Amino acid sequence: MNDEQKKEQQRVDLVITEIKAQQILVDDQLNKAHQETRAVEGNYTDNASINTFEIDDASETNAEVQQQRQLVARVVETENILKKQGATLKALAQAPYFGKVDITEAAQPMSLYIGLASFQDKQQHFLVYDWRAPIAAIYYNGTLGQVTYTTPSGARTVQLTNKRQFTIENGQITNMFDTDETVGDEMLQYALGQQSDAYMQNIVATIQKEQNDIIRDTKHDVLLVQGVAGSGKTSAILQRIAYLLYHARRELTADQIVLFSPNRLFSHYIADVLPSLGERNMRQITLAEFLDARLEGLNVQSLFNEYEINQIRHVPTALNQAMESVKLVTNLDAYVAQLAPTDLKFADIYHVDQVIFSAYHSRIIFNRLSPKLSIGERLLQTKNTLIKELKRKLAHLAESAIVAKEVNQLTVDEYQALLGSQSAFHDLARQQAYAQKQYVYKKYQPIYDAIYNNYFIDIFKQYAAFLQYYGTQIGQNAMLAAKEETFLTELEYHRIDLQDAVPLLLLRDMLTKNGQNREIKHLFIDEMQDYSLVQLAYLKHAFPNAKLTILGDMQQALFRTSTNLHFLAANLKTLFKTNNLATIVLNKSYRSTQEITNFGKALLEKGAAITAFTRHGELPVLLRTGSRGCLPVLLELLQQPTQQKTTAIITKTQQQAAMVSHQLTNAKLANNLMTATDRELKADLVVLPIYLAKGLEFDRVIAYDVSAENYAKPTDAAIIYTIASRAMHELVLIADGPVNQQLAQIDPSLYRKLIVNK
Ligand SMILES: Nc1ncnc2c1ncn2[C@@H]1O[C@H](COP(=O)(O)OP(=O)(O)OP(=O)(O)O)[C@@H](O)[C@H]1O
Repeated sequence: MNDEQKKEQQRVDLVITEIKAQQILVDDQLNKAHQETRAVEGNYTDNASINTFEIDDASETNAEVQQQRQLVARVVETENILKKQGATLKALAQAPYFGKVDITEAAQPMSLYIGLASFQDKQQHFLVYDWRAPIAAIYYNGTLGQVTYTTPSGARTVQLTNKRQFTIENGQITNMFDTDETVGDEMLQYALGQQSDAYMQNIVATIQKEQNDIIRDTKHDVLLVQGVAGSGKTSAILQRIAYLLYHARRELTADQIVLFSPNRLFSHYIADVLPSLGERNMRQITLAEFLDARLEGLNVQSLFNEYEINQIRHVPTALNQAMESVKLVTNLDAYVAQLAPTDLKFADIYHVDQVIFSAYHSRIIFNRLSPKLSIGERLLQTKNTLIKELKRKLAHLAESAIVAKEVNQLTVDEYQALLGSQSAFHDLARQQAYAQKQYVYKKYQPIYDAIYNNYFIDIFKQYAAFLQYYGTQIGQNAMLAAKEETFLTELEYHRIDLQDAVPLLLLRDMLTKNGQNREIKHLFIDEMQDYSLVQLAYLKHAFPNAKLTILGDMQQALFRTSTNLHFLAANLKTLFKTNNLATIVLNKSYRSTQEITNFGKALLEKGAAITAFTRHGELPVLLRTGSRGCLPVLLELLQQPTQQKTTAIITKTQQQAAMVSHQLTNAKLANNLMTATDRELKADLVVLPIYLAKGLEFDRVIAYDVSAENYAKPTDAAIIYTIASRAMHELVLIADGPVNQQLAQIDPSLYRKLIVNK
């Protein structure tokens, strides 16, 4: 250890001593807070379940319950804050910081240390600055010399005289070096050389400049990021969320941020990053889950299912284009604008088998409203009238003899459940009336929900009518008539194609001025290449107040033919009606070794821009089998010892994955087959189709059957590229017979080819 390192270690020791002293204080406060929470909770008689149908006067006036609730919420919050402080201190006690900048400002030199969170001593001196603090931007962006950083009160310029990086483990500096680079290679080498983990790690110590631009952008309404495989898009999303939460602590909470992720495995994989940065996770959802929730009762086709079907069925390109382009959105707008009231399709509202509100009745209400109002406004008023009518009907029904009889037949528990928190009535007649009212409300809640959700409009018929309109508008009557027929047939089986789900929802929302969540302030869409423009338009519509960060890689287009960034940016400006859109391109790939990245990029027609981070490993291996097929070769490979911790066998389809997994199990090789419903990678050897491996990474990847037969289409090379780019350290490809055409054409020096089982 040289003198400089000794000096730095002394400082680390000092800071850790301070941290430990504060840990003792926080632990003590936490103990006290915990006791208080338990005492308050003990007093709290839990009962106040609030009726969503109509908040009863009685429960509204129950001030005591409200007060108790607030008290519980307050003590729980105090405890949570202390827990969070405790967790932060624990992390800092292991590694208080990872970076240092020496700066001079107004002839005053100073050294600032950057870590996971800020830490101050008793005199309020900053011993560590949070990596998100304005001054920390220098660490990520600045090269030595004059540097400027942004603060809430404007730009400040200082002289950066030195930049130092540390690796600190268990309180000991294990590595330390000075650099003029933004964040130098050595630390990154170390970070990237690690074995893969079940959870993604945070990258705050080694954020690269261009990633930092994404993380710290607060200027734009839409940030569009095209980043090659492994360039840190997902990492950028997560550190950006942490950054935004830190900077808008008062206005923004994690619940106001939504991330659309590609699948459930991915959601689990990234679940630890924000907690490791001391922040709560944002909301996460897949497009399929989002659509399912909005089209209750229908089986919405998933993207995966669409992909699997497209492997065997030919869908006309013209239809795909018509259903996924901006044209569809503009035509939906035009359709709604020109709709005459007589074009509206109303529906009966049923309870069990009985029509409660007929389509005819709803139409009458609608027709009575002033034609000067827009259709959306008239539908809203129709809805309100129906709700009022329902309430009147129910009030009347609640007093009927038949309901009195039904309530009297309830068990004691059922009756008590109706009374809920209102069990202390002085007057029996009032109690009975209350119970009867609750009873009918509960029974007819589905009707209320149906009206609330606009089921008095037959949105399916309306959408079918739109398809006809659209066919005429784009001169494709026959094609759209065929589409309409498939749509109606699927509907009979309670199914809806993904291609129809989104325009149908858009139509519903446009007509009823509904379906918008105004609370969400930031929307993140990962794997943007998997979304059609119509779907992106719908998400923007669903979250009108959200700023958007849209990231992906056009080259990893599994589900649709890829577009280019400029085309996408131009269309998004039109669709989102904004010019405040910035595009950022990330061309450096960090995940894989240089050998794997160079091999992967050679598969792409437009791969030239991809640059590999310099971390070396073995050349990828292509195993060409003879007549025995891929499986015996795969088995032999898996039986050989390996240094890699995790191995993924990645196939093109779920069916292939199931077959491979089954055969491995027969051969007594423990493995885990992943399906779309799985949330967690459970073993070190997994078998999965490529679309479930999106966003994930493994130490070793085995691409199963990259033959010309299995990967026959010219666009299939993108699938092999996506598979290859999941590998961090080792890549093996197996092909039975001639290999995929693009693969056959790449420079043979980029991989080792072995012919086995001749
Ligand atoms: N600045 C960095 N420091 C350390 N590791 C990094 C950095 N940037 C990226 N990585 C690592 O590189 C890998 C790929 O990152 P990430 O998954 O965020 O990329 P991506 O662009 O979303 O990839 P893909 O599109 O292929 O799924 C991860 O292991 C991540 O931790």
